[in-house]
Amino acid sequence: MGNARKTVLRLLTRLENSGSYSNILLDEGLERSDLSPQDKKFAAALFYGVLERQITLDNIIREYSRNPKNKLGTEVRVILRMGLYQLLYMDSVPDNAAVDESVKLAKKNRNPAASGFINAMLREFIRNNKKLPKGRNATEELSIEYSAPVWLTEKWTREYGKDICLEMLKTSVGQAPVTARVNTAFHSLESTLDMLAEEGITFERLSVLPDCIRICGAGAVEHTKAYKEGRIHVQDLSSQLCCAALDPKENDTVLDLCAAPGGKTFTIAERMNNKGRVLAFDLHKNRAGLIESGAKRLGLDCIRAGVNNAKVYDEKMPKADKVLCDAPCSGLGVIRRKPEIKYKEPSDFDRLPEIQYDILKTSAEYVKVGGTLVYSTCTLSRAENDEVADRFLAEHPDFEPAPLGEAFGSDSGLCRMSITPAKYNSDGFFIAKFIRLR
Ligand SMILES: C[S@@+](CC[C@H](N)C(=O)[O-])C[C@H]1O[C@@H](n2cnc3c(N)ncnc32)[C@H](O)[C@@H]1O
Repeated sequence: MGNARKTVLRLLTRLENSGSYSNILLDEGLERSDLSPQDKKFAAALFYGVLERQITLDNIIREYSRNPKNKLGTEVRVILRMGLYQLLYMDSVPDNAAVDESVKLAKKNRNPAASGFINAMLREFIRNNKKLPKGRNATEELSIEYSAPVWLTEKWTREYGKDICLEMLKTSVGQAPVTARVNTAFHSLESTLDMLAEEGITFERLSVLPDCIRICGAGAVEHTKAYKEGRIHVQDLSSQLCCAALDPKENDTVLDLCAAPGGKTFTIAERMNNKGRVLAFDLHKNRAGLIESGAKRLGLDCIRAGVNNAKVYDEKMPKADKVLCDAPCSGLGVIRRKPEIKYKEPSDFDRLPEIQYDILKTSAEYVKVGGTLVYSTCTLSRAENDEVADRFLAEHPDFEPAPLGEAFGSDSGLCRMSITPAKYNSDGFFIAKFIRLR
């Protein structure tokens, strides 16, 4: 695994210095490497693990190095993070191997002075029974334990209360499930499930939604015949629930105004049995192209994809029975899939509620009388969710809240919902449903 660690060190150092997207960097890095499949798996686990646990790991480094963070060079800091991650979270790596391999990495990178320092720190951490540093208060303790920034821990405690915040922090780390929707527009659910089973894919059916399956183990569904034949697309349960709330029917006209890469567009069209029209737009041309290619693979020709700025009303757009406004957001509901979101500054999100409100306000103009409008985000933030929905209702007396519907079970009567990852082991999400009265 020595070369796998070397690759991870190179990629994490590059990520630290460049701020590129972690998934793109890792995919490209692994593709170019000559690592074995097993080494690639190890490298991916270490890469994402270090990224996810960076706050915890940096707190340990700060405590043990007695050295302000910025005095350590990037490479030494990354080697320490990798060593500590293996010691704390990788049961398959013996402690001695974690230390020795970290020391070797420093030596290989012509940093012999640092190798002694790394060896001493990691061994001291082991001698202290790998105890995490104590925070100065309850918020810091949570921040260190769950590798969440202090601002996020404070925000979630303030906005959702202590217990739900704890639950959200616990589910903000660890592996996110792979969930898919079966395309029932052309084939029966059973025939696709049989096809997947024959190809050795193990999955679990979810009782919440009949066409939703959770893929077990590490099987890549993208390589299956069922996928290539357009019988499934990968989509988290929360997004599927969002489409269930919109409840599109055959022959509806549906507008999906922030639609790329198109996951919800596809589910909407499938729920309509590919009958009617789904007009799906995104601000960016290349992203609108993703909707087009996905619709083609799935055989959904009731979808028309294009470029449009959802903030600006377009009088040429038809009025619709159902309008989905799946707005751009801070993504705090999906940090277990995209840990780099945690390392942004909270001020990076300040402008979002205004943008979201503008898009929602314009989306509302396309809704027919009696039609449905759904506002959704994949974040857990009152300012981007409830406050946008509240402001919309206050300024739009022609709309009223509408129940989310039967897919939500005992919550079916609610008109909005913050889905925390613990509820269904799905992404954190917000859905609010409105109906146009006049
Ligand atoms: C949350 S993502 C949408 C995910 C998508 N609905 C799906 O299920 O695959 C938000 C999208 O909004 C797009 N976007 C941002 N600002 C926009 C605007 N002013 N008009 C239209 N699309 C916009 C982004 O490019 C991004 O693709």
